[in-house]
Amino acid sequence: MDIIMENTPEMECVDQGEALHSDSAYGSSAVDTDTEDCLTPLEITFPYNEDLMHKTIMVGDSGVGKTSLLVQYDQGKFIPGSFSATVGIGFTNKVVTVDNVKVKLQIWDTAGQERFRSVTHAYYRDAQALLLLYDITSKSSFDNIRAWLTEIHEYAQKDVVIMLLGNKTDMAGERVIKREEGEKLAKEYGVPFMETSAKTGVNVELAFLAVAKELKHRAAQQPNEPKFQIHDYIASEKQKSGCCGGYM
Ligand SMILES: Nc1nc2c(ncn2[C@@H]2O[C@H](COP(=O)(O)OP(=O)(O)OP(=O)(O)O)[C@@H](O)[C@H]2O)c(=O)[nH]1
Repeated sequence: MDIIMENTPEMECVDQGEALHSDSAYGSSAVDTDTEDCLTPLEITFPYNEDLMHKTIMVGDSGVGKTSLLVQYDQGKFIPGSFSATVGIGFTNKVVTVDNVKVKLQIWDTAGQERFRSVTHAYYRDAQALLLLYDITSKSSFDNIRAWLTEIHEYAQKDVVIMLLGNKTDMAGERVIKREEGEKLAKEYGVPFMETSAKTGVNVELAFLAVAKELKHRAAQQPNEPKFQIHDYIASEKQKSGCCGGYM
């Protein structure tokens, strides 16, 4: 396994035991030593595994535009016409390039109607990202965002990536939720926010790109590989550099 180790000037030559323990990504694999030593490379990131598939779910009230947003993102088109509510659940695979790395998203479109809610909950559990939508022309869809977030916190993983989207910005004349209200709510819950239009495509790619970036970033901090490999790598690097005799 390749590990990219970068020096940061302010972190040079600090006590290794302390430094490793201070990084929560290492947990119990942190190295203990009483030897004063000088392991310089302390900021460790992991190569992103392009085989990872990130389950991403679209949620929000019925009619906010989940299906339309996904169709716009996947096919670059908007199908106007009478609204037919999603009744099942289906997914679309997309590959997003982030800093020359391919991030795979498996995007699930869920039914917003209350009667399908228990089915949707089952999908939260292994989701890594959730796009939570409201419609800027519908006050009730905005008011329900708190209830959606409560459900998400109840059923989804703690570290799930959440993005709040206010959709249908092309319907400016019918807007009832100001952008600032969306921003304020997102800030309150500590989630990123964007306004989109599934009709014109405004910010649609950008929303998925932001999610992919965050997923890649998190994967680099929390590798799936067994931690002993990191431990062994650090030990071998220290031995090679002749640093820190007596270690291990
Ligand atoms: N003008 C405009 N209409 C939109 C936009 N997004 C969706 N719509 C329309 O809103 C209606 C509902 O859109 P859907 O994409 O089916 O909504 P949904 O959230 O998937 O609804 P459920 O499947 O019931 O959960 C449809 O008539 C869409 O054409 C948008 O950005 N602008």
